[in-house]
Amino acid sequence: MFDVKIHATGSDGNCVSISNGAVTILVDVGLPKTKVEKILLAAGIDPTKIHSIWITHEHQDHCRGLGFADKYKIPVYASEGTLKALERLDSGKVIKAGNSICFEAFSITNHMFVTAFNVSHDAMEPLGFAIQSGAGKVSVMMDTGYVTDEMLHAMANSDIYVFECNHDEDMVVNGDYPDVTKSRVLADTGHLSNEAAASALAKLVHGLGEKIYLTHMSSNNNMPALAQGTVKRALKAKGLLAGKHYELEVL
Ligand SMILES: Nc1ccn([C@@H]2O[C@H](COP(=O)(O)O)[C@@H](O)[C@H]2O)c(=O)n1
Repeated sequence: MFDVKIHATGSDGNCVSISNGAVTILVDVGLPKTKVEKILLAAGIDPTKIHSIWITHEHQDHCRGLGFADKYKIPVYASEGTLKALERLDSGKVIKAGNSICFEAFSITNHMFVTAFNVSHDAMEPLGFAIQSGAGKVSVMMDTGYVTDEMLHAMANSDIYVFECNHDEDMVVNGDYPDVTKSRVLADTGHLSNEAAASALAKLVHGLGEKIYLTHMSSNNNMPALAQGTVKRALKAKGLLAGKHYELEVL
């Protein structure tokens, strides 16, 4: 089984580690580099052992700590658009949506495949990632305005979902954000609502003990109980109960 740790999530910074026991990767380093270092060490992760860092897109809350990659000479993978926006096309490694990169393939237990898929966010070329190995499958989808069939296909049959569940639409509409920010959050290239996350998860989760992490939650336009209730209701409509058919954690 994969070991997934959500070290930080939300618009202040995102960082997820994924390990199959032999290989550890990070998805996003959206905290200052010293903080990335500190939280990883506190979690028992040796920075010198990190195989690679996968960046979903160029917004600061996802890549602020890229100096951490430079310090430890860790390869950085992202889309061409993201690497261009980060001015790292020369040093980064390009992954295209639909493509898989396989590494440590010398033994069946150590291999890991990372497959990228397009998401819909107001960045140059944002990606989500599906990570597979003998340890199972983990999907990471953050910062997307909606979920397409292609995204569902890429994430299908995961054991672990790291899923954006950003806001309650009514809270955004009736909240304090300036109109331009409200429109941005609610746009197709914005962030995922509780309802949209719940509806996508209802299509993905089969009740086989999947683990769901609800992430990138707004502290202004959401409440953990609201997000959790929305997802639980959608899955209950399929006959699936938290704690029995799947595990749910709100971060
Ligand atoms: N005053 C603000 C607050 C937030 N944003 C952006 O909106 C998105 C959602 O943020 P949450 O903290 O509510 O999850 C995110 O992209 C923020 O950067 C903003 O532009 N201005």
